[in-house]
Amino acid sequence: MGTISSKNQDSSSNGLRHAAGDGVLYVSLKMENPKIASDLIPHVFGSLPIIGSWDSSKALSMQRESASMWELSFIVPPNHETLDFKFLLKPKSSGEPCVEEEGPNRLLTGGSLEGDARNALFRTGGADEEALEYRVFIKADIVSPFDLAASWRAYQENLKPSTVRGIPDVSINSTPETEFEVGSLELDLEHYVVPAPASACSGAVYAANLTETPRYLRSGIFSKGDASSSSHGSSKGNVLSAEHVAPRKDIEVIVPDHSKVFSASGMVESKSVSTFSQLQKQDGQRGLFVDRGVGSPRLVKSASASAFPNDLKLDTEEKKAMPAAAGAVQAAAIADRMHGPKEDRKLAIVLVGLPARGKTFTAAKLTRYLRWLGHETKHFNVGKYRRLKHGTNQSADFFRADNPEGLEARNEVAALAMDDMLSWMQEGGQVGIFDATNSSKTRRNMLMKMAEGNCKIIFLETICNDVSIIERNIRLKIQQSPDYAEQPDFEAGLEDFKTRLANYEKAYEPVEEGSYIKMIDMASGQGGQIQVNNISGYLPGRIVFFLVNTHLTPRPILLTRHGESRDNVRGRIGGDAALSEAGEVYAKKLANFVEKRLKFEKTASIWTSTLQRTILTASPIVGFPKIQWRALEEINAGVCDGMSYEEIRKNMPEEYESRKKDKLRYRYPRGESYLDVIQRLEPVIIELERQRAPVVVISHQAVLRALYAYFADKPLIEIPHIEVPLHTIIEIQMGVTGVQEKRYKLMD
Ligand SMILES: O=P(O)(O)OC[C@H]1O[C@@](CO)(OP(=O)(O)O)[C@@H](O)[C@@H]1O
Repeated sequence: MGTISSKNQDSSSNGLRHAAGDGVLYVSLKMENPKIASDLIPHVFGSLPIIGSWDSSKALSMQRESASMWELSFIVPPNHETLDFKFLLKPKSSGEPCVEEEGPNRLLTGGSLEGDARNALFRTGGADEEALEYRVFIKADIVSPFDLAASWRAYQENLKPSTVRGIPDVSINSTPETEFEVGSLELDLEHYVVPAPASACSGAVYAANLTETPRYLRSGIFSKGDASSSSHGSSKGNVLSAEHVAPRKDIEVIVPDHSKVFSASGMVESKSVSTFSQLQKQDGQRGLFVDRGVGSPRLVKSASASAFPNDLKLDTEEKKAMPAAAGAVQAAAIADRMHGPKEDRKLAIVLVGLPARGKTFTAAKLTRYLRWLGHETKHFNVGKYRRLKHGTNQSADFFRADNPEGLEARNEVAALAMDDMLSWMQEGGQVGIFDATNSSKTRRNMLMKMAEGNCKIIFLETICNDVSIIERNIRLKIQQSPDYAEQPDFEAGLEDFKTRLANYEKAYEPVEEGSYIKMIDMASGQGGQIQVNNISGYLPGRIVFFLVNTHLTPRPILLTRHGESRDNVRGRIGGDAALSEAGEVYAKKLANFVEKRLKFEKTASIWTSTLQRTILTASPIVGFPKIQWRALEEINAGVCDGMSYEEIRKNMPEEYESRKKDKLRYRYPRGESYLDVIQRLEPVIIELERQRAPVVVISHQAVLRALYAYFADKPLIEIPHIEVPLHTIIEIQMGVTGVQEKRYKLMD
């Protein structure tokens, strides 16, 4: 806080009489406006030389005490002469424009304001423009000179560097000594935007499009390298969409005879559909589709392949790519494996809910979280299967419960997706997120029968009673869903979707069976409730904990490394170095950036590690609470701490080579691996998901790679190689449409 103390001036000269022996007055002036965020900073000017002797260019700046409160405190003797002053608004780093408050001077006598503490009104535009209004508070306490001296000493001691790191443990709103001229930024932050990498967060893409592609559509499905759904779950590389797949010459097409297949393979006919799906493997053969539906997918058996796709062994590269989770997650998985029934090791989270209840966004978030923890997880969206099989022009009638063709076609693609998921589980997949309305008991029974002996099912029902949220989701659906991509008339699309929704509502049967989690009005993150039934085990418990803490309310998360450190300059890793000169300039620019970027935010918080390079980087930021996380500490290099990579290569070649070969799993002797860092960051991720206000995370290279990978849904194997340059802010926009990113490079 800014403090003025009346210097030992001759009282006759400045009108302040020193009351011999009396206490002194600790006066605090405050101005507040929770809404206004302008570049104009509140100042005080008035009769005393220390507040400019009515020269506005020498006015004293108030300090931001919080996002909406400005404060100036000073000490005067209780019987001081009346202090004439007024409030003033002017920019931090220039004299113009300078706006004086309306009304007469304010008079402060003996620590109290004469008359009422009227609000401060400023007319920054024309006479007809609405005035800016700040509430004014005045507080004056008599403190004895001894108390004051003692409190001043205590204040100084409190902020003396902590014995461990030489940095204040608590640094809330500490005012930086130096001016910001080196940190001044362009007014328009867009000036600093740099292109995000091609593989950046893809929030702008319709979430369902990023889910699994039906197996029958993958070209070259039997070719050796075909484990094309790369281990982190999204199918990449040689997967083609339906219209591109040319029938392969060397592939024999089998559409088995219904009667024979039924009796031979012990298949179960689901009541309401004519499609059969895979069950136990019979002598090396997998259960096949018998399909009398519309345009059934042709299951193919390659003349050259030794086995069916579901027998494909993930090749060593793929298996290697997805490491087993580490730490607590690994321990629990091993425990479950040792004791749990076989099908419990595979988990299907089956979404249930009416359209426009956030199922797909919830499924995508959960998929990201589980993958990031090292669980082989995939998101299957039945809507995508339907579109690829039947096109995107189904009208609302297709979704009527009393439309047999539509019902059959919808159950057929649901069974197809479920079958793909179970096949994938047989190849090593662990958690399948099955995303569809699954709105009838019949449909859910079909899925449970298919899962029997293969995996455990937990239903995840999303219920929303907030009409405004539903309306928002419906509009997003019409804007983004391929179902309405060819519909030029938004209102017509809206009408059709609402009819589709009504068709589902007529036949909707809430979940009452099996293991289930109900999320009721959780989207906003405020209120709402979760109901669980028959949930047990480590992983289901983690899933419930994650769902309790997440919401879909948009807010930015700003990720940045600390300013360049002296060890960065010297090429030394780890350590606890202070900032280089360039790093100090970045710290000031960052403070300026945060002030501009978050000026319309009522609250936000600044998270750092406990290493001084992050705390010093955060130091110039004022107005937001700062929190030090040990979990945000840089990867522990153990015995290599403080060394350069060259020194490690020379003195510990075997360590250097091991790390180069497998940087994800490699653990420094008496140090950490990237998997260890991921494990200790899980509470940080949960808290970031829980936050509704913006967060600025100032941390380190390895840590930010891991955090960024979570939001960008990057495969674990890529994490140690993600570019996280210095002096760059990665803004993650978390919201209903998923995760989008924007990058600002404040300096080279
Ligand atoms: O995993 P690698 O690529 O070594 O990156 C981690 C290293 O990055 C560094 C910088 O070299 O982090 P930091 O951001 O804290 O400066 C080292 O302290 C840390 O050991």
